[in-house]
Amino acid sequence: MKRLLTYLKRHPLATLFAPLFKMLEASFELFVPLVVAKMIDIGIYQKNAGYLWRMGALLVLLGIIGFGFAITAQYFAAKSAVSTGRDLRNDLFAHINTLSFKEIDTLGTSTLINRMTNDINQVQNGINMFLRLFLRSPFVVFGAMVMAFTVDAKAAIPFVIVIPALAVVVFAILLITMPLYKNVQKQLDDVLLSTRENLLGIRVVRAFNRQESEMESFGKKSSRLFFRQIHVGKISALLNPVTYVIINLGIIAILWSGGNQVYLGRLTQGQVIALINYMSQILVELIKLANLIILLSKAIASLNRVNNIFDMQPSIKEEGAFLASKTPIGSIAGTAAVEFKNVSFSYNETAKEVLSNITFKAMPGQTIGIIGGTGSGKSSLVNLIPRFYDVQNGSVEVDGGNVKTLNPVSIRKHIGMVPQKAQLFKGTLRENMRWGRKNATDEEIYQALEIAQAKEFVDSKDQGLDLMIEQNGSNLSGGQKQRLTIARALVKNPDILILDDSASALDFATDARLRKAIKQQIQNRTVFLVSQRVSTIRNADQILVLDDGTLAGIGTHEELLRENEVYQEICASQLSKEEVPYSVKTAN
Ligand SMILES: Nc1ncnc2c1ncn2[C@@H]1O[C@H](COP(=O)(O)OP(=O)(O)OP(=O)(O)O)[C@@H](O)[C@H]1O
Repeated sequence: MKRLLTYLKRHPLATLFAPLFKMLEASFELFVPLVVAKMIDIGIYQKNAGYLWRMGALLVLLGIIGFGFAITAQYFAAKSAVSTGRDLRNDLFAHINTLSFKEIDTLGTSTLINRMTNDINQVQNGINMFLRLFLRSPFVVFGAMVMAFTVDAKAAIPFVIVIPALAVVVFAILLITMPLYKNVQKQLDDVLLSTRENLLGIRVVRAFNRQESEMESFGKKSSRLFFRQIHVGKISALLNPVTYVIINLGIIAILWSGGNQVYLGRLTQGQVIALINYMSQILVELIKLANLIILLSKAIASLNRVNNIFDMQPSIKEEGAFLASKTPIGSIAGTAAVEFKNVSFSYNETAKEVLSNITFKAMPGQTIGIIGGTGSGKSSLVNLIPRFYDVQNGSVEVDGGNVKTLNPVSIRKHIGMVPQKAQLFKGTLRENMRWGRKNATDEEIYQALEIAQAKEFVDSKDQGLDLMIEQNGSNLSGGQKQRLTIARALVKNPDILILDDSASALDFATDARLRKAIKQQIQNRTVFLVSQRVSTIRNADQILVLDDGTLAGIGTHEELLRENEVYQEICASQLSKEEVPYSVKTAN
C-alpha cells in the first residue's frame, strides 16, 4: 500500500481532484429530493405552473452541473489510474530487468508476464473506482440520512434502523465472498498461465498431436473457474434481493408513518416523497460501495503480487569493480582470459550440484571446446563466465578477476554470447545486428554476416539489412536464425566469444566453414565452442569433456582420444573406426 501511495503522489492533482469532484456531484444529487418535494408541495398542490417550470429548470441545472462534475471526476480518476498503471508497469519492467536468472527461473516467464499485464490492469481499475467512490458513497449514505432528518426527524427514524441493517447485510456478504473472489482470481491466473504456455508452444502441441489432451486440460481449468465464479456469484446475488427487501421495508415504514403524519397535517406529501428518494439513494450507493469493495479486494490481491516482485532483490547486483571496457581481455601477459578454480555450482541451494570441482584455464586467443552428453552441464558452465549465476564453491575468474567481485555489466561488455536457443527480436536485420554495438556500420555488419555464413542468404533477400524480422524471428529458418545470432555476437567484436551449441541446426559443411572463418578472421579472441558434435570441437586448443557435471577429461583431441574413456566413447559413436583407433569399452 505504501508503495502505491508513493505512485499516487506522483499525480497529486488528478488523485485529489477525482474524489473532490465526485463529492461535489454527490452534494448536488442530495438537493434533488428537496426540489422534487417543493415541486409537489407548492407547484402541484397550489397548481402553480410557473413555480413548476422554475423548479424544473433548477432540476435540469442541478443535473447539468452534476454531470459536469461527474465527467471531470471521471477524467481525473482515469488520468490518475492510467498514469499510475503506466509508472508501475515501467518500474516493474525495469526491476525485472535487474533480477538475476536465478530469480527469473524461480518465478517463471509466464508469471512475470501475468504480473506485468493482468495484475497491473487490476490495480489500475481498482484505483479508478476507488478514487470515484471511496468518498462519494459514504458521503451520500450519511448525507442522505442527515438530509432525511432535516426533512423531519421523527419520520426519518426508519433510516436509523435501515442503514445499519443494510450495512450489516452488505458487509456480511462481502466477508463471505472476499476469500471466494481470491480463489476465483487464483484460478483465473491458472487459466491465463495455461493459455500463455499453450499458445507460445502451439507448434509443439500440434507436432505431438496434443490438441485434444491440451483442450481437455484447459477445459478442466476453465470449468473450475466457471464453478468458482458461479459459487461466489450465487452468494453475491443475494445482495440485491436482501438489500431491496430491507429498503422496501424501510419505504413501507416511511409510507406508513409518513402517511399518518400527512393525514395529521404534520408532514407534506412532498416531504414523504423526499424521504423515499433519500432511501433509494442510500440503496444505490451501498450497492456501489459493495462492488467497490469486491473490486478493491481483487486489486489488493494483484497489488500484493506485484509488490512481491518489487520486493525480490537480485542475487547478482550491478555493483563491484569495473572490468575496463577499453582494455581488451588478455592484455596482462600470462593471465588467463577465463579460469575456473574448483568450481561447484547448483541452480539452487537445495538442488543437486550441476557442476562439481571444475578447474581449467583458457588463455587469451585459445579456442576451448566443451563436449558431453545432454544435461552434462555444458551450458551451465558457460553461463557462469558472464556471471549469469554465482557459483557456490570455488571461483570463476575473467582476466584475473573473480567475477563475484566484478560488475556483471562490465564483464558482459567483453563477451559475445550466442545462446543455445536462437532469439531474435522484431525489427530490421540491421537493428538486430546492432544490439552489441549501436554504431556498427553496414560494412562491419556484412563482415560479421560473412563470418557467420549468413551473408549469402541475406543477399538473396532483396531488402538486405532492412529485412524485417518478425517476432521471435518467425519468418526465418532455425539455421538462418542461428547464423544471425552468431553474426550479432560477432558485430560486438568481443574478447570472449561463447557459442553454446549454436551451430546445431547447421549442416556439417556450413558448420565447418563457420569454424574456419572464425579461426581465420577473429584472432586473439578466446572462443568457447559448446557442442555435442566431435567434428565441431576437434580442432580446439583444449577440449573439456563433461560427464554428469564433472570434468572427465581435458586436453587436445589427440590426447583425449588416446587417454580419455568418455571422449573415446563419444568419438566412437560419431567418427569412423579409422578415426578412433583406440579400444573403447562401450562403443556402439
Ligand atoms: N535454469 C535451470 N534451473 C534448474 N536446473 C537447470 C537449469 N538449467 C539447467 N538445469 C539442470 O542442469 C543440468 C545441466 O544442464 P545444462 O543445460 O547445463 O546441460 P547441457 O550439457 O548444456 O545439456 P544440453 O546438451 O542438452 O544442452 C541439467 O540436469 C538440467 O536439468
